[in-house]
Amino acid sequence: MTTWSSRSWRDKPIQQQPAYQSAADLQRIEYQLKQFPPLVFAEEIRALRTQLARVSQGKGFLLQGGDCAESFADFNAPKIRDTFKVILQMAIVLTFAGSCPVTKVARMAGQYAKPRSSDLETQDGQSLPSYRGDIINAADFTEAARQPDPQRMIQAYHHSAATLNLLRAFAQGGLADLHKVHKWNMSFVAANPLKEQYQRVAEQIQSALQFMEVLGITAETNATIHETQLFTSHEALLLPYEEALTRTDTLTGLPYDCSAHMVWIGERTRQLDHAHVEFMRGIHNPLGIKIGPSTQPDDVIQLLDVLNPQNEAGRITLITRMGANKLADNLPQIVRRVKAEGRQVVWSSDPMHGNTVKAENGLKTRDFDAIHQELRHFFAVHQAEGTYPGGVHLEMTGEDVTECTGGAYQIREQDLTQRYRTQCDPRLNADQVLELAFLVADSLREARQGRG
Ligand SMILES: O=C[C@H](O)[C@H](O)COP(=O)(O)O
Ligand SMILES: C=C(OP(=O)(O)O)C(=O)O
Ligand SMILES: [Mn+2]
Repeated sequence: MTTWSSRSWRDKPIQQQPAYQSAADLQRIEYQLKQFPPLVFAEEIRALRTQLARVSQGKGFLLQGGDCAESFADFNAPKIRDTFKVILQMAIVLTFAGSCPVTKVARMAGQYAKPRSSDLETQDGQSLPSYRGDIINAADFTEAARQPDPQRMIQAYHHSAATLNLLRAFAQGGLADLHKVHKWNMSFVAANPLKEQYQRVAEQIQSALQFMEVLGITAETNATIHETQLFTSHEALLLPYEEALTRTDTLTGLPYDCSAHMVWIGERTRQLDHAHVEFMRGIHNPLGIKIGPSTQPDDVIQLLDVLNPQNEAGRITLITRMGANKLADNLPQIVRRVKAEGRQVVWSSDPMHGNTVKAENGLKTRDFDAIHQELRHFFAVHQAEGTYPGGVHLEMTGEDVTECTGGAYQIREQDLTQRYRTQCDPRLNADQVLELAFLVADSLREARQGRG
């Protein structure tokens, strides 16, 4: 294998990249980004790797979620706060159900680049380059908006920095205080048919806290009650940006992509001899790999050989996204092979990307039941194979959007236009996330029986 450097990907074929008009402008931006401070610190990245190693051994659970695509226009504190809160709410339900620590990884503070099925979008007979995420171009359907602009990388960096700053403040400043669990009930929870179930869990946590208080374990004496740790992640798609934020850690001398704690490689860009795999093999972050329905066991093993040659626990999370109707047929053979070879991975389920359908009005949507069904099959396959279902990966928001059909409120296709706000794929709204948390809680409890 050739020598790796943060730019060795440039010698390989590459998919899903914008064609910038000016190479000189691009270079100037890359140079600027290389001078900027890293967004995250290598020591935090290592902490996440350690937590994921524990998850791979069945001693924790990974919750990863957030927008399909973050947006520059829709960038404000309430939105960040509400998504943070809904991640925490789901994490509490899962912690309680699994009696295990839940590692929280947001698709936030950098989730700005999108791979697309088609290079062009056609509306009323006019074809323009597809929208590829705010770090690349703008979503408006005009020639100017769809022109890729490298300056957007600088904007993405600043938006990510501000988002991260607020997330850190929320995580450490008491918003995550378990004592305030009841205060997290935003209005939608009050109206939720599952409210009582949620409140029962909240009350049980409250009594556990009271008991601990009696023993002298309080938010003042124990930071874990008051604070939480939230890691960030995104798809490392736009490689000039990821390269520019890759830094050599002074403590270990190893390269880390300091644009996020965890980065993942998409279903469309994980060709073995292509640029994305080349870039990812050299950075020391924990990596996600999306695994679609046509993936063969050999494909997975070859990727693991390149991306985790030492078979280190915590390095790789395999994120299966096969579709509710395909997972039960396609996942077992992959799980068996990975298990037989003794490969260390976290198995996580993305029940979103294999279940996208077009509604009659043309909007992309996903049905809550299909999402739930893919998760059930995911837990069942791992139960049958004796492997550990270690995580879920969701596209979700704290906002009350109408993008996915179904759920307790039975959002119908004709309701989608009411609050359809996504920049790319349909997200679960806060109600649907919480409902799903309760629905998977039992499967998780079962999967964890007999584990430490
Ligand atoms: O988020 C994932 C992909 O970017 C998205 O599913 C692609 O959507 P498309 O099929 O509309 O291009
Ligand atoms: C692009 C995504 O997923 P996939 O690569 O699995 O299609 C995504 O997670 O937004
Ligand atoms: Mn998506």
